[in-house]
Formats: sequence, structure tokens, C-alpha cells
Amino acid sequence: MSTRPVCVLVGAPGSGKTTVGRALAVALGVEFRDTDTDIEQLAGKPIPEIFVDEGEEHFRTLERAAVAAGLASHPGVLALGGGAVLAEENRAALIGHTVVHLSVELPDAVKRVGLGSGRPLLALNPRATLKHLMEQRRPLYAEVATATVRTDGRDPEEIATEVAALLKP
Ligand SMILES: Nc1ncnc2c1ncn2[C@@H]1O[C@H](COP(=O)(O)OP(=O)(O)O)[C@@H](O)[C@H]1O
Ligand SMILES: O=C(O)C1=C[C@@H](OP(=O)(O)O)[C@@H](O)[C@H](O)C1
Ligand SMILES: [Mg+2]
Repeated sequence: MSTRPVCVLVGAPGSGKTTVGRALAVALGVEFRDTDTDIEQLAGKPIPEIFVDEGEEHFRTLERAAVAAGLASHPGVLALGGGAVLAEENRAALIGHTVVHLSVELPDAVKRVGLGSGRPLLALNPRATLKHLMEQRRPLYAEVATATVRTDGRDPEEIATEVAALLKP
């Protein structure tokens, strides 16, 4: 059995990687894994606490390790954190994988993340921060993606069904 993920999900915070990823894994009958959860388990604390106690750089170090481990050993659906594409090392590691970019425009992303909800980068001024993050990262998501699925105004089940159809040989 292959140890490569059947699908890796990338996209901005609020694009639905975690939510759609879970539904996609159920639809495909495979396990779901999220690098954010792996990082929290390894650190023994929630992501906002990692940012407060050790800082973003430390979080990114843990994230690079979680991405490498997931890509090497998880045979199901793997959701990455929204900022994982910032690291050149992660973008290089994604080459050759099936990577679906869940795209989202600012209005839907803002509605979905609300006041940050556990995302320390968005704790202050979520709308302006998301706008900046999305502009900075859009080319990086496009660079790593083998397919893009739009999520605006659509429910997670419908999106998962479209992603599952894309994965059929
Ligand atoms: N397509 C969607 N339509 C409406 N709400 C969504 C959709 N996808 C996700 N959500 C909601 O938006 C929030 C963020 O979703 P999440 O899956 O955590 O995104 P990500 O992992 O990409 O940051 C959650 O509250 C989730 O229920
Ligand atoms: O955009 C980012 O830099 C981050 C996104 C989060 O994941 P989601 O994209 O799943 O919200 C999480 O990894 C962390 O808060 C940093
Ligand atoms: Mg997530």
C-alpha cells in the first residue's frame, strides 16, 4: 500500500481544508490527518499557545517537520495549515504529490474565520490580515497545486464531492 497521501489540501485560512478534508476522507474511505493537529500533539498545547510561548518561527519549524512526516507516511487525506506554503522546503516537498488548492475570496474567508477562532495570526484585525495573507500567498498556492477547486458560496459536502471526482483516475 502506498504511503503517499491520496490528496493534500492547501489554501488560505477559512478555505475549508480541515472541514472539507474530513468529508473527503469519509467519502474516500481513508484516514484524515491535519498538520495543525500533529503540531499540537507534538507540542502538547494548542497553536495559539505555541505562538505566545515560543513564537511563530518555532511553529514554522514544527510545521516543516509535520509536513515532511505527513507527506512521507500518511496514505489518506492530508490538510496543511494555510501558511505551510511559505516555506520553500515545503513547496519543494509537495512536488509530485496530488495537491488541491481550495480557493476562497476574502468575503467568504472573513465570514468563516470570524475573529480568528484559534488562528493567532488573525487575532487582531482579521479582515485586513487575511487580505494581506491571501495576496502574499495566492501565487504560492498556485505554484504547488495540481488542481484548484473554488469554495465560495458552496457547502463542504459539495466541495468534497468535486475533489473526490478529480481524484478518480
Ligand atoms: N464551504 C464552506 N461553507 C461554509 N462554511 C465553511 C466552509 N468550509 C469551512 N467552513 C467553516 O469555516 C470555518 C473554517 O473552516 P476550516 O475547515 O477550519 O478551514 P481551514 O482549515 O482552511 O482554515 C469552520 O467554522 C468551518 O465550519
Ligand atoms: O495561515 C497561517 O499561517 C496559519 C493557518 C492555520 O491553519 P488553517 O489554515 O487551517 O487555519 C494554522 O496553521 C496557524 O494558525 C497558522
Ligand atoms: Mg485547518
